Amino acid sequence: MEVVIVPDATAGGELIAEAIASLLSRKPDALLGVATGSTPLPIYRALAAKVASGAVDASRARICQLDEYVGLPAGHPESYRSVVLREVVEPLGLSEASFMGPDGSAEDVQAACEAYDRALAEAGGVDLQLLGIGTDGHIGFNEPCSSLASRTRIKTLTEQTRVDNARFFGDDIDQVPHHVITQGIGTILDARHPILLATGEGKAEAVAQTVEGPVASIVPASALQLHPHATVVVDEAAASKLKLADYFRATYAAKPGWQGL
Ligand SMILES: N[C@@H]1[C@@H](O)[C@H](O)[C@@H](COP(=O)(O)O)O[C@@H]1O
Repeated sequence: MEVVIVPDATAGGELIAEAIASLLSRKPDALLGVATGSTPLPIYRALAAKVASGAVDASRARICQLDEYVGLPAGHPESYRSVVLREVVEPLGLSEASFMGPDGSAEDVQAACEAYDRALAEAGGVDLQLLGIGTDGHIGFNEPCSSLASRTRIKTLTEQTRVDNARFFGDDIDQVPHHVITQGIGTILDARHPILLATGEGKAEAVAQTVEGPVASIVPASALQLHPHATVVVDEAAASKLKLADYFRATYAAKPGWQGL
């Protein structure tokens, strides 16, 4: 696992947008897995700016969702489908046809989950999967004690995650669904390059456990230690509980430029 410490969220967004740009120059129709939440927004802004300036051609990029709420009415502004269309697909100038996600309003949720895992595989697999992290260490919506081998499936949110996400629902926790569909941890680990971005003091403990703690389902993000090419990008505040911070800084400073992320 590579850990890169950046000064702030903007720098993290720029660094990861640069990695996406590099991928798209090698593979114009790359499948990009995108995450929701506040953390990845600087990535999407930086990438959209590169597209607008003509520095990046994203016209053949394909976008896929990490997770989704179950039971929100179609078109609800906080469904992750709506969020990804608004924050990623439209700013990049892509159409809905280049976008796929699990169907959170399906009557048969289990079938929708299986269909999504199949669709990801049939699309050739995810090339680069962006991830945020929950304060409880979740990735996607894989809450603590999710199986490290899990595939896309329905999960129940913890109270903590519903409290954290209530800000998107007018601070009314009763509006936050209890159930979600999420790519499983095994599904996420199938991506060729998972990149997790974490910013702010509130993520410092989860980051320390993810990077320096044991691989354990109680901290779902720690499963990234099992991936041969996982990158964790953190700002100074999110890095504040890392024991090996100086080592990570020195390693990145000495990294050959040709390696990229
Ligand atoms: N399902 C999403 C995760 O993918 C995201 O990483 C997390 C953190 O969000 P934020 O970046 O806003 O802290 O929120 C939600 O639970």
